[in-house]
Amino acid sequence: MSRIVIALGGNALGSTAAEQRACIDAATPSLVGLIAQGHEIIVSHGNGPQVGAISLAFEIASQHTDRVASMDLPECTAMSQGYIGYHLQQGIAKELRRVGMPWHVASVVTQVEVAADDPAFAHPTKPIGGFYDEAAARALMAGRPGLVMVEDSGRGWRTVVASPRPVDIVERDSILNLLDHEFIVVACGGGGIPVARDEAGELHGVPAVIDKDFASAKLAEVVGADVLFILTAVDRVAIGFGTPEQRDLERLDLAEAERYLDDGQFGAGSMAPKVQAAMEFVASGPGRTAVICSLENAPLAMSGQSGTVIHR
Ligand SMILES: Nc1ncnc2c1ncn2[C@@H]1O[C@H](COP(=O)(O)OP(=O)(O)O)[C@@H](O)[C@H]1O
Ligand SMILES: NC(=O)OP(=O)(O)O
Repeated sequence: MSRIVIALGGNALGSTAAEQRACIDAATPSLVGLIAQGHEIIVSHGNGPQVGAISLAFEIASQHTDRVASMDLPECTAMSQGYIGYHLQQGIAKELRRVGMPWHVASVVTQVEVAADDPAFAHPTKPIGGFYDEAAARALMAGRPGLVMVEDSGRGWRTVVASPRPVDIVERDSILNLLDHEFIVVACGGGGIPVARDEAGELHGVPAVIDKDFASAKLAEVVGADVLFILTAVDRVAIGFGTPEQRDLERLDLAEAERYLDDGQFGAGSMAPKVQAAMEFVASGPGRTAVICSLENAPLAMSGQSGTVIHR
């Protein structure tokens, strides 16, 4: 039996509540399939599209009525953890009941500590929200000083925000306690609510969105996981991605991964952080592996028939 942290991509969860339910219903047989194979799972998830939509909704509403104020990013991530966790709890419990297994599932509203002086605060890199064409993105940037938008892996232009590295998971004891009591835990949603400590040791939300792959690597380290699964929209990590020379990789050791990263083979803000997070987890202790694969092929990847395995 392995302890597995599974990170679900925010882009793989769709844009509307109905789409999200459908995506989760499609994913739960794979997740529960891993439990049926005897593994213990902890689920984390992204929130890129969702946190962008929540933030935009408050911003637009605040421009039309003084009954609604704009909402800061940590609060938007907290809201995204709530509604994505709610759908995951329902979806996973429904599938567990269907296959006749115990169905204790709980989401933990998770704060993730970052360094207040992380240099990432000065260089926004994390894409959030919807995709725009270049002309629309440039018009939006011209109308809103401070807004930064960049092209995201050939899929369109998106807003980017600061994305500091996770340092610690504030609710680590609650998560470990629930695991000890055989709960399936959903934690570190959207990379966690980003918080930093002041001189007095008090935590405060900071304007950022933490990359959920780095947060999931930290979560995997904290819970002593054997495997970190990063589930996204593609079956395997590729080199020459999107070109006629594309080659999908079955295995990748740390040295090769480093070389390909330096070579710019992995999309910045999309595949590159996944590979880096996988490398950090693998390097954090002996016997640890990471797998990057598609949601639907997760059980196949567990038996080595799909996905890219990152190893020492
Ligand atoms: N070298 C690469 N190999 C595979 N996919 C890549 C590569 N570079 C960029 N990508 C893109 O990265 C995407 C995964 O990143 P993203 O959509 O941000 O993840 P998430 O599923 O966490 O939301 C893939 O679906 C693919 O479009
Ligand atoms: N927070 C985060 O990394 O979300 P995505 O996986 O949706 O980009």
